Amino acid sequence: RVRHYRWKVKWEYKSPDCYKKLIITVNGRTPGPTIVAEEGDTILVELEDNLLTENLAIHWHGIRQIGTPWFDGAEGVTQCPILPGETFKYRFVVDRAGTYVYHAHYGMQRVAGLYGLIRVSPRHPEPFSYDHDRSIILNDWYHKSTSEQAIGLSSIPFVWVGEPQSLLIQGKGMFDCSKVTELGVCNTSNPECSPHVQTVVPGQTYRLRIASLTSLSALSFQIEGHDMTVVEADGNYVEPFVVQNLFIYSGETYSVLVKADQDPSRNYWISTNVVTRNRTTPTGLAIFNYYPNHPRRSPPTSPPPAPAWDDVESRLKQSFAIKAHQGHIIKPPPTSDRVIVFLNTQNTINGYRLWSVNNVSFNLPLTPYLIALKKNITDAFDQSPPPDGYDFLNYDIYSVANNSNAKSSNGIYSLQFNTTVDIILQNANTMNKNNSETHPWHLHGHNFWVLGYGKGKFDMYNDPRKYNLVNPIMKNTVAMHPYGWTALRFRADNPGAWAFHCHIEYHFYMGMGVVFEEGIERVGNLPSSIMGCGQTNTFHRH
Ligand SMILES: O=C1O[C@H]([C@@H](O)CO)C(O)=C1O
Repeated sequence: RVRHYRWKVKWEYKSPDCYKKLIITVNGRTPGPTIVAEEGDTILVELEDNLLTENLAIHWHGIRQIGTPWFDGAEGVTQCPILPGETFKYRFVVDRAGTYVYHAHYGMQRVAGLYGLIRVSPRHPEPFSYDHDRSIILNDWYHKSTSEQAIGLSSIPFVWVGEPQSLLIQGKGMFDCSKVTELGVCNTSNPECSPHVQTVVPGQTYRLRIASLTSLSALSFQIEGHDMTVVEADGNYVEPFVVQNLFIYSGETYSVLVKADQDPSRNYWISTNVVTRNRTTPTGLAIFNYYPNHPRRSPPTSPPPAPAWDDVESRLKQSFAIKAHQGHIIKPPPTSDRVIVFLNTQNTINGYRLWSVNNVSFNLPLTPYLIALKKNITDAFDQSPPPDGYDFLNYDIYSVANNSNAKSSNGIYSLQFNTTVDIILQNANTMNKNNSETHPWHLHGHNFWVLGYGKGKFDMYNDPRKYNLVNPIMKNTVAMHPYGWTALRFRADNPGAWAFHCHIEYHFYMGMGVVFEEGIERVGNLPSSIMGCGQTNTFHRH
């Protein structure tokens, strides 16, 4: 069955947290429309770029694009950008049930509000039951314009974006307008920023799909007084476990089961807070409304306290708790053909503040990789691949390194088709003393097994012996914790060119990513609609 959507993307003045600014909407909304489909359906999105002066591309995050690598939506990797005024048709199959998202993948446009949910229902029974299916997207929100942020990040001296002004739950937040002096810009009684309400019927069980598309922040998520049973992560069934507080990183999705089993005479807070960074952003709030209480009635209590921002242990504990559901284990191959270690560092290169992987800061070429590879345009990008590791004997991950040999490059990793690849994400100190950040890494075109997490420097000899090869969860986005490592395994079995990057929008923009290519000779004929930029213009619309 084909699900056909027609979307108009444009800039509009909106006040998601009561503060009026220009944001990007899909058919007038942010979050955009939810794509609702069944496993095996074809999604057709006719996307009109109405941004007037800006290019566009949309990534279907978590959808593997098997057989359609050109519709992954990663501008510069799999397609040329869509030009203002143009209509582009994305057409792909949603082959697996689960909770996914979509968002802009051109420049830093995601920050401006272009994102939404994809809900794919299964053809087979699921390993849990519930009465209602609901979803919530979490986001952090800035008042500065996206272009001002982008220009600041790529300026000398570097201008950091700072912490977000508010947190949005399903596109709604509440900024304290007394901090704004300009008239008519901030208005707390604007219905556009009335808090999100999740109405529940006492006694019923809700499947709540929670997605985070934050630009920067890692979040905690709570429903006051209610336990949440985690049952799905990034479209994969989880061996159920209970949390009061769910940690969620940008690019991740979870389903939790919540039973409306508390005192039904009142409402409760839904709350979200920044973790992993010393927060200045106020708690994001929504209302968990027990029918028939008035949906706008404030809960009689204060929102539950937030976890300490620097409590790494609790977050690690959740990471370790996520295992594949016992009835749905896909066993990883017991060994791998190649191990690539990615040392993540912040660097200064030619005066610019950037992020690097193995001392290489990534930048996008003018000619998208997929087209360059398929058409054999060999001067489209740096043909020397970045390194498979770093100097792990001598590198001190706990100190500020000068990384004087860091460089910028658009070289990529070639993976042999149908091989098994291990990726070790190795964290380190940033350019600030005693500081290591949390980075959620997202892989396009694949799910990977999460084999393990550890503290300190990854030990090539001993740590692999501790890998979970029995019931590792498969995901498409995973956190690398401060001063720690995360080990992943995946099969390079999806012909195409695929981005793998930090899902913090600012960090990818600052070079924190890589690209893998595999099985290019198996990629079918590229549609001419993805061409037109760089050296591809000769192939456009032939
Ligand atoms: O990329 C980043 O830059 C800032 C800071 O390191 C600048 O000094 C920060 O917190 C980031 O995550």
